[in-house]
Amino acid sequence: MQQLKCDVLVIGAGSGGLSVAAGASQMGADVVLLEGHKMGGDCLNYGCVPSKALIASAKVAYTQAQASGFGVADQVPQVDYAAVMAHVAETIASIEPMDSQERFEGFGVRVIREFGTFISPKQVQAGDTTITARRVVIATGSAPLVPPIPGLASLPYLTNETLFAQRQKPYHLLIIGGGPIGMEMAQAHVRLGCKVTVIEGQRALGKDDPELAQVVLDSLRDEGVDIVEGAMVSRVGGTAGAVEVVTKDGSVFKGSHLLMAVGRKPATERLNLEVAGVETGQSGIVVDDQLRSSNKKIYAIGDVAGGMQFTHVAGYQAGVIIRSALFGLPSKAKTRQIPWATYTDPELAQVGLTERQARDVHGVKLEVVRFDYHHNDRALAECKTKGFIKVMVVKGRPVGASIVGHQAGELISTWSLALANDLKMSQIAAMVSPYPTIGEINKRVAGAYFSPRLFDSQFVKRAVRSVQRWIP
Ligand SMILES: Cc1cc2nc3c(=O)[nH]c(=O)nc-3n(C[C@H](O)[C@H](O)[C@H](O)COP(=O)(O)OP(=O)(O)OC[C@H]3O[C@@H](n4cnc5c(N)ncnc54)[C@H](O)[C@@H]3O)c2cc1C
Ligand SMILES: NC(=O)c1ccc[n+]([C@@H]2O[C@H](COP(=O)([O-])OP(=O)(O)OC[C@H]3O[C@@H](n4cnc5c(N)ncnc54)[C@H](O)[C@@H]3O)[C@@H](O)[C@H]2O)c1
Repeated sequence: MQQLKCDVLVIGAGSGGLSVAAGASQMGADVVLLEGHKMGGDCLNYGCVPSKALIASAKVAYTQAQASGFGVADQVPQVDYAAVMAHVAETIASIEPMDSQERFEGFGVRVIREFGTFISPKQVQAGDTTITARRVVIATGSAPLVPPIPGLASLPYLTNETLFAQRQKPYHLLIIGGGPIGMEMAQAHVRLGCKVTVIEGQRALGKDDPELAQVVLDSLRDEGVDIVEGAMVSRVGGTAGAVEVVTKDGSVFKGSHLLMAVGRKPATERLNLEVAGVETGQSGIVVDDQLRSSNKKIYAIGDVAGGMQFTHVAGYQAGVIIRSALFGLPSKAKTRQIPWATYTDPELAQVGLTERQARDVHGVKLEVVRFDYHHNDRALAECKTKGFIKVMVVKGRPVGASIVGHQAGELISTWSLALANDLKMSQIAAMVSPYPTIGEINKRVAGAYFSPRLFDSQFVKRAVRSVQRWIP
């Protein structure tokens, strides 16, 4: 039995844990990092990276099939699903060294490839090693939620943990859940030549502004994805290759494969949190605004802490706790500047308040300014005119931005910068974007805020006329 002592013990080597370990060790802390499964966690192995690589292949297939608008003959894409998944695996392999045990050992981190379990409020057991730490960071992520739907236990089904290991193209993929996983995978698969049906219990992309979600859903439906909303699944049946999903109203959907995409559950079961005095709630470990659990020496970040479940959130939270765990300085996590993006085509991105939330909070003080993609010259040249941006403005400052359209995920960063620094619309309008770029949309929407003030103002017109009378 080995005994170790350290300043910071990090449990979980995914997006959050790796960021803490890299930052803390390079700033001089003695760090031990535990990982029971794959270095890189969900994002690298079963989440962001494979899903975006799959989406990229699907985009190539779609471009071939839709080329004639550009004067190039359409082609029926010849999709080799196994080769597509090989591209997915190669993408993971090319990023893997950044998250590897060797790289982190190079930073001076002691990496132990075991699952950790608390044996006291300060001690964690990992294999035959006991670690005593000044501060512990729990970054154990989440796992696919698989609800106890009757019939599911005896039917083979896919989750994000098994989908990217598939080598045979599903003939007809049934997806339960119309959240970001469901919609991204639905569009990717329809573009790769599968039949796809999404069965959603409530509203698809229900966490997003419905006006934006509608643009995405219309696009997916146009491409052939069958999206059934308000269809809560009550039972599944059939056999491998011939699955059946039955909804509460008795409708039956038949397909060849089933993907479960109904949300996440926090990965806490191995941790023995009661021993550590760490409280949990429905969405995961309960944390305060400094990301400390009910045991103030134990932090929780990333998916396991509930809240917004994104890689960039886990990374941001790592920075917040490094400040407090290493320097003992108060450091609070904020959420108003945190964006998210769903990588369908068109993309959907949000930061800050949605229009409805902003109206609830600010009432008549709210102004909503918009700009449509079809007024953007680059979007016209690239036939990417679907979509719009709307920015929620209160007293000259943005309080939220919503974008649906080409590269929305890229464009939203400007608005995160604005919210993080409490910028004014005039500061966004002062920016100059190169022409012709999709990014001009951000400047033009800021312009749309000022145009009525400048162009419809009798005061401005009178001032210009009188100045013109006097200047030589
Ligand atoms: C299909 C899919 C697509 C996604 N796409 C995006 C995207 O495009 N953009 C985005 O921002 N987010 C995306 N996400 C979400 C993103 O993957 C997660 O928010 C992110 O991985 C969370 O990081 P984490 O550090 O909290 O957990 P993880 O990255 O899951 O890491 C947790 C690690 O802890 C380990 N672990 C668990 N228990 C223990 C234990 N007891 N001891 C030791 N180790 C343990 C696990 O093995 C795992 O490696 C996607 C998720 C999915 C499922
Ligand atoms: N682009 C991205 O950043 C990205 C992409 C994928 C996933 N993610 C992360 O992963 C998380 C999980 O994604 P998700 O799509 O699995 O979860 P989700 O919670 O966002 O969506 C799940 C959907 O399943 C539906 N549902 C639940 N039970 C059902 C049932 N019995 N029958 C029919 N529908 C049912 C829900 O109504 C919901 O709309 C996301 O919230 C996000 O944080 C991010």
